[in-house]
Amino acid sequence: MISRSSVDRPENSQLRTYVRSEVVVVYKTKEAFGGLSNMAAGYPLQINGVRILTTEALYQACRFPHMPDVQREIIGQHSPMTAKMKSKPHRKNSRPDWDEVRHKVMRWCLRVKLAQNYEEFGRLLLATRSQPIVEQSRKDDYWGAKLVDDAGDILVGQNVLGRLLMELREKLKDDTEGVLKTVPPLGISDFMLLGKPIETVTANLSRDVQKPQSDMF
Ligand SMILES: Nc1c(N[C@@H]2O[C@H](COP(=O)(O)O)[C@@H](O)[C@H]2O)[nH]c(=O)[nH]c1=O
Repeated sequence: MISRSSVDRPENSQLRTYVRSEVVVVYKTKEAFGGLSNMAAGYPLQINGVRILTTEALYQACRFPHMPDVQREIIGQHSPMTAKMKSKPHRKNSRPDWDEVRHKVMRWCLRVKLAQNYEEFGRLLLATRSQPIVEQSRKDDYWGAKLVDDAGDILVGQNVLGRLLMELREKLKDDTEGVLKTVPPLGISDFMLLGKPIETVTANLSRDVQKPQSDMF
């Protein structure tokens, strides 16, 4: 039987409660563990030779494998927030299975972030030791957890992003051979970027990078 990770099991979709002072909180990108956020700058990626500035832009682009122009616009943004905003008007046209695959896509995006920023992102992940990691969010208790009390002590949410980060951290602790420096494409249909199937991602960022279109003019 194939064993499923805790994030994949449907019974694990319930809300979780965390005491803020007892966990690693990911909230603002400038804070100590802000680099764990998908919005953090300084962790560049490269897929099929295309440069992508943040994990957020990559994740949002993965909604639209059938709309390369929308993907180009998303990954051409300098700000991760703007990349997310550019995806918003098209959300209803996300790939039809998006809700079923989005956590797998996010797991793959985090793997890519680690493979291509192995030292820096790896160091930050390991610095969380064995503590729970929780993305604090004002609105989103699926990827993160929301403050529920006036004192700001209690966070409640599914915290799927935090749980994927913890899952990756545990894999990294065992990665003595650097296996995590290579990331195979996700086994889902139409896993495409700019009209081409996404290839295996490796740690070595080539110098000969194809820039997003908006940088060319
Ligand atoms: N951190 C953070 C957000 N959360 C991020 O948004 C992404 C999911 O987007 P979606 O599923 O399309 O709504 C995911 O990377 C999650 O971590 N959203 C924000 O508007 N501001 C923020 O500072």
